[in-house]
Amino acid sequence: MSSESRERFASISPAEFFKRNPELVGFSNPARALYQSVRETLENSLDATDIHMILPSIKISIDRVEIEKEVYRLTVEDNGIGIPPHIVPNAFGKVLYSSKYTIRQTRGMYGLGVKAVLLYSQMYQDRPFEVQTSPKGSNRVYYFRLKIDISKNEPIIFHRSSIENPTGWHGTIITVYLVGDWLRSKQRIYEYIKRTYILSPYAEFVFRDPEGNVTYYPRVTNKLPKPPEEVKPHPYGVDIELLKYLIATLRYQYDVRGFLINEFQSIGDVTADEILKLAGLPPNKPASKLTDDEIARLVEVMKKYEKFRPPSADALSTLGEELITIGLNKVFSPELVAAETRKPKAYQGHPFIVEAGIAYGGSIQPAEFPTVLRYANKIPLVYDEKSDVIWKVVEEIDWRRYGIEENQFPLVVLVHLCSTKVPYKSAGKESIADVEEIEREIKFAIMSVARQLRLFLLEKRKQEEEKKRMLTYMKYIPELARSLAIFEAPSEDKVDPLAKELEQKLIEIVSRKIGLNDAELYKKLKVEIS
Ligand SMILES: Nc1ncnc2c1ncn2[C@@H]1O[C@H](COP(=O)(O)OP(=O)(O)OP(=O)(O)O)[C@@H](O)[C@H]1O
Repeated sequence: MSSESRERFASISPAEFFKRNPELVGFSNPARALYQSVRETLENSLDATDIHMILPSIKISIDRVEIEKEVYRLTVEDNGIGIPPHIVPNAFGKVLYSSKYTIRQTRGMYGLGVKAVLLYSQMYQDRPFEVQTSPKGSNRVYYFRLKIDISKNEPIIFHRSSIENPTGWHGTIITVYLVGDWLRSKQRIYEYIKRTYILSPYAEFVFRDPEGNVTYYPRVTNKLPKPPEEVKPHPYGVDIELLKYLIATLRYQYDVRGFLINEFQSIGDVTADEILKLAGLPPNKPASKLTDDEIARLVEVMKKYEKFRPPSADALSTLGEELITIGLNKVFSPELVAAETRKPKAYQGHPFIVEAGIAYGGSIQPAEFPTVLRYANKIPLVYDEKSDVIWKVVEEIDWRRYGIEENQFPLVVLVHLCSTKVPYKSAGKESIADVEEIEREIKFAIMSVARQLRLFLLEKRKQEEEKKRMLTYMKYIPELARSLAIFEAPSEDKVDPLAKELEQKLIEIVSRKIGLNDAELYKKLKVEIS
């Protein structure tokens, strides 16, 4: 008997797969797990608010509940749209169950995040997960305690109840217990919240850490970004399986021509006819009757057809130059902020937009390399920096060409990629893969804001030169004032008061010219003269 025939085959559930491979979704150790849990829950809270035009108010708290095992209780509360009670068990207890498998830009996309938190939670401690939620407009608040049945990939409900909702509150509160490592994750968690705040200055956050420190991040503006719209697939993004799936789930029985026109963007009457002709398909054949071979031909033609309009950018939700500027100003109080939102582009049938921001000076610490703030679909990416395409582009920029002369300089570079499909390198969503079209746009966006930096630095240098020149003149003011006073004074005892008066006047003229206030001026003058 060969060794192959002795192999034992089995199938495992998606829950089991991710339980066995937690590192694939960012749960490789207790520190990373605590960080990842904050992240997944916070991102769900933001998705439940801003894309539904609700100004987010989010509270996060982490308490240490067991000393020996380092068990933490993480609670995240939002004022979002809430979750209908019949959805709650699957939303939290079934891996790969999501409301975000549509074509529109959301932070979540895999239907995995919060379940990965739950799987990790129940691997190392026994308390179930708690959800309290009230959907918008509901007069009840629902409460659940649950775990995941890992082998069946189903929720196990320990408790379910509801109470009246007299205040009309809506939103979700999630409480999860997990083994973590606060000291090792502290810095990243704070950094993550700060970076989230930079890109959502329309949100307010309260964060209480396990040491009892409370940080409040106030809302800076009431302006929300334009929400994403759900769109139909673009023909360049299809494959055979997707086409089969779309046909199998059709709500109307279309012929193949109607199917193309109604279920895809960028296909009108003329284009549909051309495609069908190229694929050799009769336009009135019912879509559900297409053979595998015909579907394959259709896909082939759709991929090669060159006249489609590019994918619609309606599905995207950029932040915009104004909000990026507000966020960077609030957190760094810099001397210069510049931002740019590029025009929509596409890769493999997926629309994307790159935005970039730059902040210089102020409270930014000088360093040999700029601080790079990477974002994808409004999510800050904190780990795996060096393997990200954004890092690669920033690294290739020669900052001296943009007026930076020092070895250490105070610069923050922010890049935000918005897409209906972010090419993450892993389900942990920490770094973006090198896609040529995206890389090029990132480069153009950074170059554009960097040009504004160059203009600013040029102007700044010019002004500094001017000031230096004026300060040199000031050295001579006391002497000049005295000479003029001797010349002008009616008697000798009037020389000193007149000299003082003239000195004052001359200083005023020069200070107006170089735009210094008095205190600053006298200080500089004294330094220069002595
Ligand atoms: N705070 C919340 N408010 C409203 N709905 C929520 C909240 N948290 C989770 N959900 C719902 O539960 C679903 C599953 O969430 P989960 O984190 O598992 O996946 P996801 O966000 O869809 O995708 P990803 O794995 O990429 O994060 C979401 O799609 C959403 O519909």
